[in-house]
Amino acid sequence: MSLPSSVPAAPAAAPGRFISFEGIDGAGKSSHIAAAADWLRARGHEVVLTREPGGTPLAEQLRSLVLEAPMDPLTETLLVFAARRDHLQTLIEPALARGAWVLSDRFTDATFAYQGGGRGFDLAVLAQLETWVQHGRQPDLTVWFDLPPATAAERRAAVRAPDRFEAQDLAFFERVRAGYAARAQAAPQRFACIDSSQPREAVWQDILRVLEQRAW
Ligand SMILES: Nc1ncnc2c1ncn2[C@@H]1O[C@H](COP(=O)(O)OP(=O)(O)O)[C@@H](O)[C@H]1O
Ligand SMILES: Cc1cn([C@H]2C[C@H](O)[C@@H](COP(=O)(O)OP(=O)(O)O)O2)c(=O)[nH]c1=O
Repeated sequence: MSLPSSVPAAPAAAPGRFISFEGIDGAGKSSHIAAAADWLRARGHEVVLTREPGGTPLAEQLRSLVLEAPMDPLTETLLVFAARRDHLQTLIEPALARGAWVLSDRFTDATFAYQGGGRGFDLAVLAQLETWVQHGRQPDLTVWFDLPPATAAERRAAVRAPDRFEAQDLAFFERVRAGYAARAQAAPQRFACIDSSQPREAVWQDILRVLEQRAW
């Protein structure tokens, strides 16, 4: 049955946007992501703030295992992708479909950086899992907080006890940082690199500039 011509068609939902926040542990993501969410909400967007591994009840259980239980790199990789699959299906894709903006504290670049760079896991296998799990879904924008691992380690040591990743040495985090750099080089339009060694306020101003310039 067609609608009477006097009934206007419902406006198409504005497209949702997907922004990921990346960087080595202690880079400053958590210090800024909630403020970025508030800034976008003040502009009228529905914002879903989430994280990886995690973001759904099942993925949060997998997160606890990944962060605390000893395991080999393949098991670790499969668990982060299993968590990601549930996260995408039950939270990210439905939110984007209704026009929400999804801000995720980490996404697949972290797998390439930590499991690929840090652990030395086969990048071709990671790329295959990425295709299977994501069906082409990538963040529209990735804000990469970059800083020297020694600075990040000092910041972390001042505030928290290390988990299984944070207990790694500086060489591990150098490889993770190089992993992020390789991903940024492969997708320069998606990545915005923030110099996270600056004072907090300067970092925030850089984030605002990126959001204003690139957040549509
Ligand atoms: N620009 C900055 N300068 C100095 N310290 C910072 C800066 N940004 C964050 N910190 C501090 O560094 C620590 C780690 O920051 P956090 O946001 O938890 O990092 P991440 O979420 O990336 O692991 C926190 O104690 C935080 O207060
Ligand atoms: C998403 C993801 C995270 N990780 C690691 C990186 C981090 O050390 C850890 C959790 O990230 P994060 O939430 O940044 O830790 P914290 O709450 O301590 O700030 O998981 C991977 O190794 N692979 C992945 O794919």
